[in-house]
Amino acid sequence: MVKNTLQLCLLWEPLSSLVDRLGAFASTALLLVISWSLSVIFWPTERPNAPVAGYRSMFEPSFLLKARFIRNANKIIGDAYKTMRDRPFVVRRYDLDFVVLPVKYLEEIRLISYKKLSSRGAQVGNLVPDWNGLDGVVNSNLHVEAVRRHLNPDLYKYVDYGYNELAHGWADEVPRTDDWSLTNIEEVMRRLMARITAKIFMGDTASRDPSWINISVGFSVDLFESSFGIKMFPPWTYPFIVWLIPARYRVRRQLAATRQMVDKLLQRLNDAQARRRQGETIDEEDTLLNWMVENGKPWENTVPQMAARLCVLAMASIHTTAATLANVVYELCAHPEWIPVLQEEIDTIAQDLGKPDDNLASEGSTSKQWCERLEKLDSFIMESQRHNPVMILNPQRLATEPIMLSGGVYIPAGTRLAFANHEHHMDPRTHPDPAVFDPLRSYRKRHAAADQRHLHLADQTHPSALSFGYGNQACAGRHFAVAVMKLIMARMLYEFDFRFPEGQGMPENRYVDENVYKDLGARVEMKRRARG
Ligand code: HEM
Repeated sequence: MVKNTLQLCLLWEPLSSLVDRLGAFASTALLLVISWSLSVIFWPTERPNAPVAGYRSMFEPSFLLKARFIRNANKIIGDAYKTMRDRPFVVRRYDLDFVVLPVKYLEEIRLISYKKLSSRGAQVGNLVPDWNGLDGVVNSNLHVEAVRRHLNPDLYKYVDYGYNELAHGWADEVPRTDDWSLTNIEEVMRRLMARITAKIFMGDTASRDPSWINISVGFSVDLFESSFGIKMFPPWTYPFIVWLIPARYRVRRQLAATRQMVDKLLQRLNDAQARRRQGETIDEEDTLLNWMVENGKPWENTVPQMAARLCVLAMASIHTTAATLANVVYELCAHPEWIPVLQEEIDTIAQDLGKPDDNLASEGSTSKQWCERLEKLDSFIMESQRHNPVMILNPQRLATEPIMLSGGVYIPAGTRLAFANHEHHMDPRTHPDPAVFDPLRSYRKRHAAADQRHLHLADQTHPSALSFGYGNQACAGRHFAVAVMKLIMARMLYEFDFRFPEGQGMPENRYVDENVYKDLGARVEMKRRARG
Protein backbone atom coordinates (compact mmCIF):
# COMPACT_ATOMS: atom_id res chain seq x y z
CA MET A 1 0.00 0.00 0.00
CA VAL A 2 2.78 2.40 1.08
CA LYS A 3 4.82 1.29 -1.93
CA ASN A 4 1.87 1.96 -4.26
CA THR A 5 1.32 5.42 -2.79
CA LEU A 6 5.01 6.19 -3.20
CA GLN A 7 4.94 5.08 -6.83
CA LEU A 8 1.88 7.25 -7.44
CA CYS A 9 3.60 10.28 -5.87
CA LEU A 10 6.71 9.70 -7.97
CA LEU A 11 4.60 9.49 -11.10
CA TRP A 12 2.38 12.43 -10.13
CA GLU A 13 5.08 15.10 -10.17
CA PRO A 14 6.32 14.64 -13.75
CA LEU A 15 2.74 14.02 -14.86
CA SER A 16 1.39 17.25 -13.39
CA SER A 17 4.18 19.29 -15.04
CA LEU A 18 3.41 17.51 -18.34
CA VAL A 19 -0.28 18.40 -17.92
CA ASP A 20 0.74 22.04 -17.29
CA ARG A 21 2.79 22.15 -20.48
CA LEU A 22 0.36 20.28 -22.77
CA GLY A 23 -2.90 21.70 -21.43
CA ALA A 24 -5.85 19.59 -20.26
CA PHE A 25 -7.12 18.63 -23.73
CA ALA A 26 -3.81 17.39 -25.15
CA SER A 27 -3.02 15.58 -21.88
CA THR A 28 -6.35 13.80 -21.99
CA ALA A 29 -5.74 12.75 -25.60
CA LEU A 30 -2.26 11.50 -24.69
CA LEU A 31 -3.61 9.51 -21.76
CA LEU A 32 -6.28 7.98 -23.98
CA VAL A 33 -3.68 6.81 -26.50
CA ILE A 34 -1.48 5.36 -23.73
CA SER A 35 -4.42 3.65 -22.09
CA TRP A 36 -5.61 2.14 -25.38
CA SER A 37 -2.16 0.70 -26.03
CA LEU A 38 -1.92 -0.72 -22.52
CA SER A 39 -5.39 -2.19 -22.63
CA VAL A 40 -4.47 -4.01 -25.86
CA ILE A 41 -1.34 -5.43 -24.19
CA PHE A 42 -3.08 -6.30 -20.92
CA TRP A 43 -6.40 -7.50 -22.30
CA PRO A 44 -7.50 -10.27 -19.91
CA THR A 45 -6.34 -13.68 -21.02
CA GLU A 46 -9.33 -15.49 -19.56
CA ARG A 47 -12.20 -14.58 -21.85
CA PRO A 48 -15.73 -15.93 -22.17
CA ASN A 49 -16.06 -18.41 -25.03
CA ALA A 50 -18.39 -16.29 -27.19
CA PRO A 51 -17.83 -14.32 -30.41
CA VAL A 52 -17.31 -10.54 -30.24
CA ALA A 53 -20.03 -8.64 -32.11
CA GLY A 54 -19.79 -5.43 -34.11
CA TYR A 55 -16.37 -5.36 -35.82
CA ARG A 56 -16.72 -3.86 -39.30
CA SER A 57 -13.78 -5.92 -40.52
CA MET A 58 -10.97 -8.02 -39.10
CA PHE A 59 -8.76 -4.91 -39.36
CA GLU A 60 -10.91 -2.62 -37.22
CA PRO A 61 -9.03 -1.80 -34.00
CA SER A 62 -10.89 -2.53 -30.76
CA PHE A 63 -10.77 1.08 -29.64
CA LEU A 64 -12.83 2.09 -32.69
CA LEU A 65 -15.42 -0.58 -31.98
CA LYS A 66 -15.61 0.60 -28.35
CA ALA A 67 -15.86 4.22 -29.48
CA ARG A 68 -18.75 3.33 -31.81
CA PHE A 69 -20.52 1.57 -28.93
CA ILE A 70 -20.88 4.91 -27.11
CA ARG A 71 -23.40 6.33 -29.60
CA ASN A 72 -24.42 3.19 -31.50
CA ALA A 73 -24.90 0.51 -28.87
CA ASN A 74 -28.44 -0.06 -30.18
CA LYS A 75 -27.17 -0.81 -33.70
CA ILE A 76 -24.32 -3.05 -32.54
CA ILE A 77 -26.59 -5.02 -30.18
CA GLY A 78 -29.45 -5.06 -32.73
CA ASP A 79 -27.26 -6.40 -35.55
CA ALA A 80 -25.75 -9.04 -33.30
CA TYR A 81 -29.18 -10.13 -32.07
CA LYS A 82 -30.37 -10.68 -35.66
CA THR A 83 -27.77 -13.39 -36.29
CA MET A 84 -26.91 -14.63 -32.78
CA ARG A 85 -30.06 -14.29 -30.67
CA ASP A 86 -29.92 -17.94 -29.58
CA ARG A 87 -26.28 -17.98 -28.51
CA PRO A 88 -24.10 -15.78 -26.31
CA PHE A 89 -22.15 -12.95 -27.90
CA VAL A 90 -19.85 -10.25 -26.56
CA VAL A 91 -20.28 -6.48 -26.96
CA ARG A 92 -17.45 -4.16 -25.99
CA ARG A 93 -17.97 -1.01 -23.94
CA TYR A 94 -15.02 1.27 -23.29
CA ASP A 95 -14.28 -0.09 -19.84
CA LEU A 96 -15.47 -3.69 -20.11
CA ASP A 97 -16.99 -6.44 -22.22
CA PHE A 98 -20.56 -7.65 -21.77
CA VAL A 99 -21.47 -11.24 -22.46
CA VAL A 100 -24.99 -10.92 -23.85
CA LEU A 101 -26.92 -14.10 -23.12
CA PRO A 102 -29.94 -15.45 -25.00
CA VAL A 103 -33.16 -15.10 -23.06
CA LYS A 104 -33.32 -18.89 -22.53
CA TYR A 105 -30.68 -18.35 -19.80
CA LEU A 106 -32.91 -16.01 -17.74
CA GLU A 107 -34.26 -18.82 -15.54
CA GLU A 108 -30.83 -20.37 -15.04
CA ILE A 109 -29.39 -16.98 -14.05
CA ARG A 110 -32.32 -16.32 -11.71
CA LEU A 111 -31.54 -19.50 -9.76
CA ILE A 112 -27.86 -18.64 -9.19
CA SER A 113 -27.15 -16.93 -5.83
CA TYR A 114 -26.80 -13.14 -5.83
CA LYS A 115 -23.43 -13.76 -4.15
CA LYS A 116 -22.17 -15.31 -7.40
CA LEU A 117 -24.10 -13.14 -9.86
CA SER A 118 -24.68 -9.69 -8.47
CA SER A 119 -26.98 -7.02 -9.89
CA ARG A 120 -25.69 -4.44 -7.40
CA GLY A 121 -22.11 -5.35 -8.35
CA ALA A 122 -22.99 -4.56 -11.97
CA GLN A 123 -25.17 -1.46 -11.44
CA VAL A 124 -23.11 0.20 -8.71
CA GLY A 125 -19.93 -0.94 -10.47
CA ASN A 126 -21.01 1.14 -13.49
CA LEU A 127 -20.78 4.24 -11.25
CA VAL A 128 -17.06 3.79 -10.40
CA PRO A 129 -18.12 3.99 -6.72
CA ASP A 130 -14.66 4.16 -5.10
CA TRP A 131 -13.77 7.29 -7.07
CA ASN A 132 -17.17 8.97 -6.79
CA GLY A 133 -17.46 8.85 -2.99
CA LEU A 134 -19.91 5.93 -3.04
CA ASP A 135 -17.67 3.20 -1.62
CA GLY A 136 -20.11 2.64 1.30
CA VAL A 137 -22.80 1.47 -1.10
CA VAL A 138 -20.62 -1.28 -2.57
CA ASN A 139 -20.52 -3.56 0.46
CA SER A 140 -23.85 -2.71 2.05
CA ASN A 141 -27.31 -3.71 0.92
CA LEU A 142 -29.08 -1.52 3.49
CA HIS A 143 -30.78 0.80 0.97
CA VAL A 144 -32.12 -2.16 -1.02
CA GLU A 145 -33.31 -3.81 2.22
CA ALA A 146 -35.07 -0.58 3.22
CA VAL A 147 -37.12 -0.70 0.02
CA ARG A 148 -37.75 -4.44 0.13
CA ARG A 149 -38.40 -4.93 3.86
CA HIS A 150 -39.87 -1.60 4.90
CA LEU A 151 -41.47 0.13 1.92
CA ASN A 152 -42.86 -2.82 -0.05
CA PRO A 153 -44.75 -4.62 2.76
CA ASP A 154 -46.68 -1.40 3.49
CA LEU A 155 -46.68 -0.14 -0.07
CA TYR A 156 -49.80 2.01 -0.13
CA LYS A 157 -48.99 3.71 3.16
CA TYR A 158 -45.84 5.08 1.48
CA VAL A 159 -47.59 5.73 -1.82
CA ASP A 160 -50.03 7.87 0.20
CA TYR A 161 -47.20 9.68 2.02
CA GLY A 162 -45.51 10.40 -1.27
CA TYR A 163 -48.62 11.36 -3.21
CA ASN A 164 -49.83 13.62 -0.36
CA GLU A 165 -46.65 15.60 -0.84
CA LEU A 166 -48.02 16.75 -4.18
CA ALA A 167 -50.48 18.92 -2.24
CA HIS A 168 -47.37 21.09 -1.81
CA GLY A 169 -45.68 20.37 -5.13
CA TRP A 170 -48.33 20.08 -7.84
CA ALA A 171 -49.23 23.76 -8.07
CA ASP A 172 -45.54 24.76 -8.11
CA GLU A 173 -44.32 22.23 -10.66
CA VAL A 174 -47.23 21.71 -13.06
CA PRO A 175 -48.24 24.57 -15.38
CA ARG A 176 -51.85 25.70 -14.71
CA THR A 177 -52.74 26.74 -18.18
CA ASP A 178 -56.07 27.26 -19.94
CA ASP A 179 -54.32 27.68 -23.28
CA TRP A 180 -51.87 25.32 -25.02
CA SER A 181 -48.56 25.82 -23.29
CA LEU A 182 -45.13 24.45 -24.26
CA THR A 183 -43.81 22.22 -21.47
CA ASN A 184 -40.67 20.23 -20.73
CA ILE A 185 -42.73 17.34 -19.41
CA GLU A 186 -39.74 15.20 -18.39
CA GLU A 187 -38.46 17.99 -16.15
CA VAL A 188 -41.93 18.40 -14.60
CA MET A 189 -42.00 14.65 -13.87
CA ARG A 190 -38.46 14.72 -12.45
CA ARG A 191 -39.37 17.43 -9.96
CA LEU A 192 -42.62 15.72 -8.93
CA MET A 193 -40.74 12.45 -8.39
CA ALA A 194 -37.97 14.25 -6.50
CA ARG A 195 -40.54 15.62 -4.04
CA ILE A 196 -42.32 12.28 -3.66
CA THR A 197 -39.15 10.28 -3.07
CA ALA A 198 -37.68 12.93 -0.74
CA LYS A 199 -40.80 12.64 1.41
CA ILE A 200 -40.55 8.86 1.83
CA PHE A 201 -36.75 8.70 2.03
CA MET A 202 -36.20 11.60 4.46
CA GLY A 203 -39.46 13.36 5.30
CA ASP A 204 -40.67 16.95 5.12
CA THR A 205 -37.28 18.51 5.83
CA ALA A 206 -36.05 17.22 2.49
CA SER A 207 -39.21 17.28 0.37
CA ARG A 208 -39.83 20.98 1.11
CA ASP A 209 -36.18 21.95 0.74
CA PRO A 210 -35.49 23.33 -2.77
CA SER A 211 -31.76 22.66 -2.43
CA TRP A 212 -32.34 18.91 -1.82
CA ILE A 213 -34.79 18.77 -4.75
CA ASN A 214 -32.09 20.32 -6.95
CA ILE A 215 -29.40 17.98 -5.62
CA SER A 216 -31.51 14.86 -6.06
CA VAL A 217 -32.37 15.81 -9.64
CA GLY A 218 -28.85 16.99 -10.57
CA PHE A 219 -26.90 14.25 -8.80
CA SER A 220 -27.83 11.47 -11.24
CA VAL A 221 -26.77 13.51 -14.27
CA ASP A 222 -23.47 14.55 -12.69
CA LEU A 223 -22.72 11.08 -11.37
CA PHE A 224 -23.45 9.60 -14.77
CA GLU A 225 -21.19 12.15 -16.46
CA SER A 226 -18.43 11.66 -13.91
CA SER A 227 -18.55 7.84 -14.15
CA PHE A 228 -18.66 7.98 -17.94
CA GLY A 229 -15.60 10.25 -18.01
CA ILE A 230 -13.61 8.12 -15.55
CA LYS A 231 -14.48 4.83 -17.28
CA MET A 232 -12.97 6.10 -20.52
CA PHE A 233 -9.59 5.39 -18.93
CA PRO A 234 -8.10 2.17 -17.57
CA PRO A 235 -8.33 1.74 -13.79
CA TRP A 236 -4.59 2.27 -13.23
CA THR A 237 -4.93 5.89 -14.40
CA TYR A 238 -7.86 6.71 -12.07
CA PRO A 239 -5.73 8.29 -9.32
CA PHE A 240 -4.62 10.94 -11.86
CA ILE A 241 -7.47 11.22 -14.29
CA VAL A 242 -10.28 11.75 -11.75
CA TRP A 243 -8.93 15.24 -11.03
CA LEU A 244 -9.57 16.22 -14.65
CA ILE A 245 -13.28 15.31 -14.62
CA PRO A 246 -15.37 18.45 -13.87
CA ALA A 247 -18.60 16.50 -13.11
CA ARG A 248 -16.77 14.66 -10.32
CA TYR A 249 -16.32 17.97 -8.47
CA ARG A 250 -20.06 18.57 -8.69
CA VAL A 251 -20.73 15.06 -7.36
CA ARG A 252 -18.41 15.76 -4.41
CA ARG A 253 -20.16 19.05 -3.64
CA GLN A 254 -23.60 17.38 -3.80
CA LEU A 255 -22.47 14.58 -1.50
CA ALA A 256 -21.04 17.14 0.93
CA ALA A 257 -24.36 19.06 1.00
CA THR A 258 -26.26 15.80 1.50
CA ARG A 259 -23.94 14.87 4.39
CA GLN A 260 -24.80 18.17 6.10
CA MET A 261 -28.51 17.52 5.75
CA VAL A 262 -28.22 13.89 6.91
CA ASP A 263 -26.13 15.00 9.88
CA LYS A 264 -28.94 17.30 11.04
CA LEU A 265 -31.59 14.62 10.48
CA LEU A 266 -29.58 12.04 12.45
CA GLN A 267 -29.06 14.49 15.30
CA ARG A 268 -32.81 15.12 15.38
CA LEU A 269 -33.45 11.37 15.40
CA ASN A 270 -30.96 10.79 18.25
CA ASP A 271 -32.55 13.61 20.18
CA ALA A 272 -36.04 12.16 19.66
CA GLN A 273 -34.84 8.71 20.77
CA ALA A 274 -33.27 10.18 23.94
CA ARG A 275 -36.44 12.08 24.81
CA ARG A 276 -38.55 9.00 24.16
CA ARG A 277 -36.36 7.00 26.54
CA GLN A 278 -37.22 9.60 29.17
CA GLY A 279 -40.91 8.89 28.66
CA GLU A 280 -41.85 11.71 26.29
CA THR A 281 -44.22 10.93 23.41
CA ILE A 282 -42.57 12.06 20.20
CA ASP A 283 -44.26 12.12 16.81
CA GLU A 284 -41.77 11.18 14.17
CA GLU A 285 -42.05 10.82 10.42
CA ASP A 286 -41.78 7.27 9.18
CA THR A 287 -38.95 7.48 6.64
CA LEU A 288 -36.59 5.02 4.97
CA LEU A 289 -33.68 6.91 6.54
CA ASN A 290 -35.04 6.27 10.05
CA TRP A 291 -35.53 2.59 9.21
CA MET A 292 -31.98 2.32 7.90
CA VAL A 293 -30.57 3.93 11.07
CA GLU A 294 -32.55 1.55 13.26
CA ASN A 295 -31.57 -1.51 11.22
CA GLY A 296 -28.07 -0.65 10.04
CA LYS A 297 -24.87 -1.96 11.61
CA PRO A 298 -22.70 0.69 13.32
CA TRP A 299 -20.30 0.83 10.35
CA GLU A 300 -23.25 1.41 8.00
CA ASN A 301 -24.68 4.21 10.11
CA THR A 302 -22.02 6.83 9.49
CA VAL A 303 -23.14 10.14 7.99
CA PRO A 304 -21.07 9.76 4.76
CA GLN A 305 -22.45 6.26 4.15
CA MET A 306 -26.05 7.33 4.73
CA ALA A 307 -25.63 10.36 2.48
CA ALA A 308 -24.19 8.20 -0.31
CA ARG A 309 -27.03 5.71 0.11
CA LEU A 310 -29.70 8.41 -0.15
CA CYS A 311 -28.09 9.84 -3.27
CA VAL A 312 -27.98 6.38 -4.85
CA LEU A 313 -31.64 5.82 -3.97
CA ALA A 314 -32.52 9.18 -5.52
CA MET A 315 -30.59 8.16 -8.61
CA ALA A 316 -32.34 4.77 -8.87
CA SER A 317 -35.79 6.27 -8.47
CA ILE A 318 -36.13 9.76 -9.97
CA HIS A 319 -34.79 9.77 -13.53
CA THR A 320 -35.96 6.24 -14.36
CA THR A 321 -39.52 7.02 -13.27
CA ALA A 322 -39.60 10.52 -14.79
CA ALA A 323 -38.28 9.24 -18.14
CA THR A 324 -40.88 6.46 -18.13
CA LEU A 325 -43.66 8.96 -17.36
CA ALA A 326 -42.47 11.38 -20.04
CA ASN A 327 -42.42 8.49 -22.53
CA VAL A 328 -46.04 7.71 -21.65
CA VAL A 329 -46.99 11.33 -22.42
CA TYR A 330 -45.01 11.25 -25.71
CA GLU A 331 -46.77 8.02 -26.75
CA LEU A 332 -50.14 9.64 -25.93
CA CYS A 333 -49.25 12.60 -28.15
CA ALA A 334 -48.11 10.21 -30.90
CA HIS A 335 -51.35 8.18 -30.57
CA PRO A 336 -53.90 10.85 -29.50
CA GLU A 337 -56.84 8.48 -30.07
CA TRP A 338 -55.89 6.84 -26.74
CA ILE A 339 -56.19 10.02 -24.68
CA PRO A 340 -60.03 9.89 -24.48
CA VAL A 341 -59.91 6.13 -23.81
CA LEU A 342 -57.71 6.62 -20.74
CA GLN A 343 -59.60 9.75 -19.69
CA GLU A 344 -62.84 7.78 -19.74
CA GLU A 345 -61.31 5.13 -17.46
CA ILE A 346 -60.08 7.85 -15.10
CA ASP A 347 -63.32 9.86 -15.13
CA THR A 348 -65.35 6.74 -14.32
CA ILE A 349 -63.15 5.96 -11.31
CA ALA A 350 -63.32 9.62 -10.24
CA GLN A 351 -67.12 9.42 -10.16
CA ASP A 352 -66.89 6.54 -7.63
CA LEU A 353 -63.84 7.51 -5.59
CA GLY A 354 -63.58 11.28 -5.95
CA LYS A 355 -61.23 13.45 -8.04
CA PRO A 356 -57.56 12.44 -8.33
CA ASP A 357 -56.45 15.68 -6.66
CA ASP A 358 -54.65 16.62 -3.45
CA ASN A 359 -57.17 14.60 -1.42
CA LEU A 360 -56.78 11.36 -3.35
CA ALA A 361 -54.37 9.75 -0.93
CA SER A 362 -55.84 11.09 2.29
CA GLU A 363 -58.92 8.91 2.41
CA GLY A 364 -57.73 5.52 3.67
CA SER A 365 -57.37 2.92 0.95
CA THR A 366 -58.35 5.17 -1.95
CA SER A 367 -54.97 5.19 -3.72
CA LYS A 368 -54.89 1.36 -3.71
CA GLN A 369 -58.40 1.25 -5.19
CA TRP A 370 -57.40 3.80 -7.82
CA CYS A 371 -54.34 1.78 -8.79
CA GLU A 372 -56.25 -1.49 -9.01
CA ARG A 373 -58.89 0.04 -11.26
CA LEU A 374 -56.49 1.87 -13.62
CA GLU A 375 -56.19 -1.24 -15.77
CA LYS A 376 -55.97 0.36 -19.21
CA LEU A 377 -53.44 2.89 -17.97
CA ASP A 378 -51.38 0.04 -16.48
CA SER A 379 -51.38 -1.71 -19.84
CA PHE A 380 -50.51 1.56 -21.65
CA ILE A 381 -47.51 2.10 -19.34
CA MET A 382 -46.25 -1.43 -20.05
CA GLU A 383 -46.54 -0.99 -23.80
CA SER A 384 -44.81 2.37 -23.58
CA GLN A 385 -41.96 0.80 -21.58
CA ARG A 386 -41.66 -1.97 -24.17
CA HIS A 387 -41.19 0.58 -26.94
CA ASN A 388 -39.12 3.08 -24.93
CA PRO A 389 -36.56 1.34 -22.72
CA VAL A 390 -34.34 3.40 -20.43
CA MET A 391 -31.60 0.77 -20.88
CA ILE A 392 -30.92 -1.71 -23.66
CA LEU A 393 -28.74 -4.15 -21.70
CA ASN A 394 -30.94 -5.26 -18.84
CA PRO A 395 -30.79 -7.11 -16.50
CA GLN A 396 -27.04 -6.99 -15.87
CA ARG A 397 -25.05 -9.19 -13.50
CA LEU A 398 -21.44 -9.26 -12.31
CA ALA A 399 -19.97 -12.77 -11.93
CA THR A 400 -18.00 -12.78 -8.70
CA GLU A 401 -16.69 -16.31 -9.35
CA PRO A 402 -16.30 -18.53 -12.43
CA ILE A 403 -19.54 -20.14 -13.58
CA MET A 404 -20.28 -22.83 -16.16
CA LEU A 405 -23.71 -22.34 -17.72
CA SER A 406 -25.60 -25.06 -19.56
CA GLY A 407 -24.43 -25.70 -23.12
CA GLY A 408 -20.79 -25.28 -22.01
CA VAL A 409 -20.93 -21.47 -21.77
CA TYR A 410 -18.00 -20.55 -19.53
CA ILE A 411 -18.24 -17.30 -17.55
CA PRO A 412 -14.92 -16.26 -15.92
CA ALA A 413 -15.00 -14.37 -12.60
CA GLY A 414 -15.32 -10.61 -13.19
CA THR A 415 -17.47 -11.03 -16.33
CA ARG A 416 -20.47 -8.76 -16.91
CA LEU A 417 -23.52 -10.64 -18.09
CA ALA A 418 -26.46 -8.90 -19.70
CA PHE A 419 -29.61 -9.52 -21.72
CA ALA A 420 -30.66 -7.61 -24.84
CA ASN A 421 -34.02 -6.62 -23.32
CA HIS A 422 -35.12 -4.26 -26.08
CA GLU A 423 -34.31 -6.66 -28.92
CA HIS A 424 -36.10 -9.38 -27.00
CA HIS A 425 -39.16 -7.16 -26.39
CA MET A 426 -39.24 -6.35 -30.12
CA ASP A 427 -38.82 -9.96 -31.24
CA PRO A 428 -41.95 -11.45 -32.93
CA ARG A 429 -41.26 -14.66 -30.97
CA THR A 430 -41.89 -12.67 -27.76
CA HIS A 431 -44.78 -10.42 -28.85
CA PRO A 432 -46.78 -10.73 -32.09
CA ASP A 433 -46.54 -7.64 -34.34
CA PRO A 434 -43.89 -6.18 -32.04
CA ALA A 435 -43.49 -2.91 -33.95
CA VAL A 436 -47.18 -2.04 -33.51
CA PHE A 437 -47.92 0.24 -30.56
CA ASP A 438 -50.79 -1.72 -29.01
CA PRO A 439 -51.62 -0.17 -25.61
CA LEU A 440 -54.14 -2.83 -24.59
CA ARG A 441 -51.80 -5.78 -25.25
CA SER A 442 -51.50 -6.69 -21.55
CA TYR A 443 -55.07 -5.65 -20.75
CA ARG A 444 -56.39 -8.18 -23.29
CA LYS A 445 -54.16 -10.93 -21.88
CA ARG A 446 -55.50 -10.20 -18.39
CA HIS A 447 -59.08 -10.34 -19.54
CA ALA A 448 -58.66 -13.43 -21.75
CA ALA A 449 -59.22 -15.85 -18.84
CA ALA A 450 -60.16 -15.63 -15.18
CA ASP A 451 -56.83 -17.10 -14.03
CA GLN A 452 -54.91 -14.38 -15.92
CA ARG A 453 -56.57 -11.41 -14.18
CA HIS A 454 -53.79 -10.95 -11.63
CA LEU A 455 -51.00 -11.30 -14.25
CA HIS A 456 -49.50 -9.14 -17.03
CA LEU A 457 -49.26 -6.07 -14.79
CA ALA A 458 -46.73 -3.29 -15.18
CA ASP A 459 -45.01 -3.96 -11.84
CA GLN A 460 -44.54 -7.68 -12.53
CA THR A 461 -41.42 -9.05 -14.15
CA HIS A 462 -41.65 -11.82 -16.70
CA PRO A 463 -39.33 -13.26 -19.38
CA SER A 464 -41.33 -11.17 -21.87
CA ALA A 465 -41.31 -8.01 -19.67
CA LEU A 466 -37.80 -7.09 -18.54
CA SER A 467 -38.14 -3.34 -18.02
CA PHE A 468 -37.58 -3.74 -14.28
CA GLY A 469 -34.98 -6.51 -14.64
CA TYR A 470 -35.69 -10.07 -13.65
CA GLY A 471 -35.68 -12.52 -10.75
CA ASN A 472 -34.95 -11.94 -7.07
CA GLN A 473 -32.65 -9.00 -7.85
CA ALA A 474 -35.20 -7.20 -10.04
CA CYS A 475 -35.98 -3.55 -9.26
CA ALA A 476 -36.89 -3.36 -5.57
CA GLY A 477 -38.90 -0.15 -6.08
CA ARG A 478 -41.02 -1.24 -9.04
CA HIS A 479 -44.31 -1.61 -7.13
CA PHE A 480 -43.88 1.89 -5.72
CA ALA A 481 -42.78 3.25 -9.10
CA VAL A 482 -45.79 1.85 -10.95
CA ALA A 483 -48.33 2.90 -8.30
CA VAL A 484 -46.98 6.46 -8.24
CA MET A 485 -46.76 6.63 -12.06
CA LYS A 486 -50.40 5.55 -12.34
CA LEU A 487 -51.57 8.16 -9.84
CA ILE A 488 -49.54 10.96 -11.44
CA MET A 489 -50.79 10.05 -14.93
CA ALA A 490 -54.39 9.74 -13.66
CA ARG A 491 -54.19 13.27 -12.30
CA MET A 492 -52.43 14.59 -15.41
CA LEU A 493 -55.07 13.12 -17.72
CA TYR A 494 -57.94 14.15 -15.44
CA GLU A 495 -56.78 17.75 -15.49
CA PHE A 496 -55.03 18.18 -18.88
CA ASP A 497 -54.98 17.42 -22.57
CA PHE A 498 -51.65 16.92 -24.34
CA ARG A 499 -50.33 17.22 -27.89
CA PHE A 500 -47.04 17.66 -29.73
CA PRO A 501 -46.16 21.18 -30.89
CA GLU A 502 -46.85 21.77 -34.59
CA GLY A 503 -44.33 19.83 -36.71
CA GLN A 504 -42.92 17.70 -33.84
CA GLY A 505 -43.38 13.93 -33.64
CA MET A 506 -42.12 11.29 -31.26
CA PRO A 507 -38.77 12.57 -29.87
CA GLU A 508 -35.78 10.58 -31.04
CA ASN A 509 -33.88 8.19 -28.81
CA ARG A 510 -30.29 9.09 -27.97
CA TYR A 511 -27.80 6.53 -26.69
CA VAL A 512 -24.83 6.76 -24.38
CA ASP A 513 -23.53 3.21 -24.19
CA GLU A 514 -26.46 1.04 -23.09
CA ASN A 515 -28.38 3.99 -21.61
CA VAL A 516 -31.24 5.57 -23.56
CA TYR A 517 -32.69 9.03 -23.22
CA LYS A 518 -34.99 11.15 -25.33
CA ASP A 519 -33.84 14.22 -27.21
CA LEU A 520 -33.30 16.87 -24.51
CA GLY A 521 -35.12 19.49 -26.60
CA ALA A 522 -38.34 17.44 -26.63
CA ARG A 523 -41.43 19.37 -25.52
CA VAL A 524 -45.19 18.78 -25.43
CA GLU A 525 -48.06 21.22 -25.29
CA MET A 526 -50.59 20.88 -22.48
CA LYS A 527 -53.73 22.73 -21.50
CA ARG A 528 -56.44 22.36 -18.88
CA ARG A 529 -59.23 20.03 -20.01
CA ALA A 530 -62.45 21.65 -21.07
CA ARG A 531 -65.27 19.99 -19.10
CA GLY A 532 -68.84 20.23 -20.33
C1 HEM B 1 -39.82 3.29 -13.96
C2 HEM B 1 -38.95 3.41 -12.98
C3 HEM B 1 -37.85 2.42 -12.69
C4 HEM B 1 -37.17 1.60 -13.55
C5 HEM B 1 -37.34 1.45 -15.07
C6 HEM B 1 -36.23 0.84 -12.75
C7 HEM B 1 -35.37 -0.14 -13.25
C8 HEM B 1 -34.52 -0.89 -12.48
C9 HEM B 1 -33.69 -1.95 -12.97
C10 HEM B 1 -33.63 -2.41 -14.43
C11 HEM B 1 -33.00 -2.47 -11.93
C12 HEM B 1 -32.00 -3.64 -11.99
C13 HEM B 1 -32.80 -4.95 -11.90
C14 HEM B 1 -32.04 -6.21 -12.21
O1 HEM B 1 -30.81 -6.16 -12.27
O2 HEM B 1 -32.66 -7.27 -12.39
C15 HEM B 1 -33.37 -1.72 -10.75
C16 HEM B 1 -32.86 -1.92 -9.49
C17 HEM B 1 -33.25 -1.19 -8.38
N1 HEM B 1 -34.21 -0.23 -8.31
FE1 HEM B 1 -35.37 0.43 -9.84
N2 HEM B 1 -36.35 1.23 -11.44
C18 HEM B 1 -37.33 2.18 -11.35
C19 HEM B 1 -37.78 2.84 -10.22
C20 HEM B 1 -37.30 2.64 -8.94
C21 HEM B 1 -37.78 3.30 -7.75
C22 HEM B 1 -38.92 4.33 -7.69
C23 HEM B 1 -37.02 2.85 -6.70
C24 HEM B 1 -37.09 3.21 -5.24
C25 HEM B 1 -38.18 3.50 -4.57
C26 HEM B 1 -36.08 1.89 -7.25
C27 HEM B 1 -35.14 1.19 -6.50
C28 HEM B 1 -34.30 0.23 -7.01
C29 HEM B 1 -33.34 -0.49 -6.19
C30 HEM B 1 -33.10 -0.29 -4.68
C31 HEM B 1 -32.68 -1.39 -7.04
C32 HEM B 1 -31.57 -2.38 -6.69
C33 HEM B 1 -32.19 -3.75 -6.45
C34 HEM B 1 -31.17 -4.80 -6.02
O3 HEM B 1 -29.96 -4.57 -6.15
O4 HEM B 1 -31.60 -5.89 -5.56
N3 HEM B 1 -36.27 1.79 -8.61
N4 HEM B 1 -34.32 -0.76 -11.11
